Amino acid sequence: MPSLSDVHHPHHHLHLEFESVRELPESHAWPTLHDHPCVSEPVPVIDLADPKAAEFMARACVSWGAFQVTGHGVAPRLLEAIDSEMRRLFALPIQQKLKAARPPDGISGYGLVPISSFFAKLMWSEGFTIAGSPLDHARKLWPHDPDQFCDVIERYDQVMKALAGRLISLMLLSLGLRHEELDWAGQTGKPLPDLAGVLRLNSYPACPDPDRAMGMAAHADSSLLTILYQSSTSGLQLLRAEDQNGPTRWVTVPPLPGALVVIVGDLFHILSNGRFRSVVHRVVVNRSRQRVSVAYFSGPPAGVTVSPIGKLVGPGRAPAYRAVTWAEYLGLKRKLFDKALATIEMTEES
Ligand SMILES: C=C1C[C@]23C[C@@]1(O)CC[C@H]2[C@@]12CCC[C@@](C)(C(=O)O1)[C@H]2[C@@H]3C(=O)O
Ligand SMILES: O=C(O)CCC(=O)C(=O)O
Ligand SMILES: [Fe+2]
Repeated sequence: MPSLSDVHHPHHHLHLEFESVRELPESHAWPTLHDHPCVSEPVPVIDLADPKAAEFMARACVSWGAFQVTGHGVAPRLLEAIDSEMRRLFALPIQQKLKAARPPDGISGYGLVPISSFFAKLMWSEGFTIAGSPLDHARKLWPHDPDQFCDVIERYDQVMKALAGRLISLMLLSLGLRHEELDWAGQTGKPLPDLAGVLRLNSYPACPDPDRAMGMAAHADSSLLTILYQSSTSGLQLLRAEDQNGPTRWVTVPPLPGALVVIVGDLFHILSNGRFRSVVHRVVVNRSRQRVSVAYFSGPPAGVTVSPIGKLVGPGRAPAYRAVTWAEYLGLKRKLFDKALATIEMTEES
């Protein structure tokens, strides 16, 4: 009999005390894990110090929708610090973590990923989303010492915000745009506006039956781009469409010490009029090691709309997507999940 934590609180079967589960419960057994073969294939690795970085990024964003980045200047000590804060957080008793539970309609807090509601089975993971100050959460989790967690989160957030700005600029340059040509924010001639960001800490506990469990179901992110630190344990897979190299397949992104994974989100897909592809990805789990990851979702500031860049659409041609704000798009994603992008597509007539 699996030991479910709902014995102690009202959240029915949703939150497992994973470490004490010896056998995969039916609630967490997925029938669809082997829809496509899992292969290894060289995911592009780009050194930001390389003068050709922008050119390589464009190629990777068109063909993969993701790449790994090195030479980014993020201190290894900061990566170690957030890794260790994540482990400290997820090691807390479930009752403690639930004190900082994400409210049903909220963004921030502890719990399942929002897309869980679209699936009949539960995922083998837990997570913590932070939008804005981490202090209220940290006070609930560590009433006597909230500062250590907050300091690391705030430093990480700042560093990621700066890196996201650099990457987005380079990616726009790689599309042949100068900063002055940016009309996506409706502010032609102005520099990149202050970007918004959301952090999500993920934990995938060691799993007694990894072949039947799903760490995180296949999805695309709604951000402009996501910067992911996956530490040292593999599990992240990118969906690669059928091409001359093989059929539709899952490609594992191998952890590379010190590297960060950059994932193209739906808003960059929209911005680039589909040239850069938002990539579907998922996470598989393993039998022996807990895996932690931290995703930084970077998007336009509140209230700013994103729409296809005029220069990329070309004169006399219609843009493929209508303008949306991040908040509006997140709402669509929450309601429609993988159908969200299609609903803002523009047909020739419209
Ligand atoms: C800003 C956000 C993006 C996200 C929803 C969220 O509020 C925080 C979690 C993010 C995440 C991570 C896993 C997949 C995803 C689709 C989900 O359900 O939660 C993404 C959301 C997104 O990119 O739309
Ligand atoms: O844990 C990972 O490697 C990926 C997590 C992810 O896709 C997400 O948080 O959106
Ligand atoms: Fe993701």
